[in-house]
Amino acid sequence: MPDFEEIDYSVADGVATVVLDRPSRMNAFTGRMCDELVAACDAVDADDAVRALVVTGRGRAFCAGADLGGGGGTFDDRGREKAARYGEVDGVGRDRGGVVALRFAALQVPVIAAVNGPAVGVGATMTLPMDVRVAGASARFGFVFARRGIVPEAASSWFLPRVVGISRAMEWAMTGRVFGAREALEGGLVTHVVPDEDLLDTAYGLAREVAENTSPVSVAVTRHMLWSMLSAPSPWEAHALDSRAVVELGRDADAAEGVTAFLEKRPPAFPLRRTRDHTDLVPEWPRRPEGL
Ligand SMILES: CCCCCCCCCCCCC[C@H](O)CC(=O)SCCNC(=O)CCNC(=O)[C@H](O)C(C)(C)COP(=O)(O)OP(=O)(O)OC[C@H]1O[C@@H](n2cnc3c(N)ncnc32)[C@H](O)[C@@H]1OP(=O)(O)O
Repeated sequence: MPDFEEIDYSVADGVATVVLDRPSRMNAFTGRMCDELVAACDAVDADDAVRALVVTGRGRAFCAGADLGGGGGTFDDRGREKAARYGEVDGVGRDRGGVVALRFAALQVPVIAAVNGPAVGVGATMTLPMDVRVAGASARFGFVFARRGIVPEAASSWFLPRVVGISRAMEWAMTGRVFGAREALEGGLVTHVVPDEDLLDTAYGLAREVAENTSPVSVAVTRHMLWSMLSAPSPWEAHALDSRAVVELGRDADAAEGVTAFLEKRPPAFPLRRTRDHTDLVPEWPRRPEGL
């Protein structure tokens, strides 16, 4: 396991945990944090025993977004450009927030965000590709980009309208205001708001519910199908697309185990990880570009 400095990574009972770990800076996002989050996702995908991932923040914040102070100073343009830029992929200079967000989108296991305080800027956008977002009562969110003279990053202009709808997305992005957990729940950004002290138990409860009861193949393909079907032009087209996965997985070993376990009134014993690469089942969900 790499030596992480700005995050903490652990695994217990089949659930991995990433803690954003710069509490003195409200876990503000840096180039190093970007690289460490990508490495942690690589570790999750390489570990057959991991069936779900929980992401949370240390201290009173989830993540205050890009570290604007650079250790208390101010950014000059060169510093800002250099720190925000990941490098070129497919001939396009990429922002570091998007590299992290898309790495979460490509993860082979479900990801649950346990938002324990302010999640602002990339702190908010990195949660959008995650599969479930749970908020503590003190959670706050802010797509503050317009207030910093920039625009939504981390592919959030694709994710946010798909998560909450164009109206709410437009209001939150255009005002750039920081809003509370209740508004996030009303807008569909989070599915649960719980007392702060119950946040991690709720997140781990969801993680274990998936990890202990579902087929890893089914869960991974489900994510790709749900995202891909948002752009299907009609239910008839969607049916043509999803039938491929339904038929293919219906004759897979996991389906046999899932049905047999039910009939035998016992928990299913799915293999620890996918028995084969499933990405061909949903070609509408393209493979992750090399380098991202
Ligand atoms: C604009 C591009 C910059 C690129 C920098 C490169 C960094 C690495 C690569 C990043 C690549 C991706 C770029 C990213 O996608 C872009 C963004 O995320 S832009 C958004 C940046 N974040 C913000 O604008 C949030 C600013 N903070 C707030 O809105 C509030 O602080 C809060 C988070 C809602 C919390 O509010 P409060 O609880 O009231 O706390 P305070 O406001 O009093 O703050 C306490 C203390 O912390 C300092 N602080 C807060 N946020 C940051 C931050 N993001 N960076 C640095 N320091 C921060 C704040 O100044 C206070 O310090 P003190 O005055 O006590 O010394």
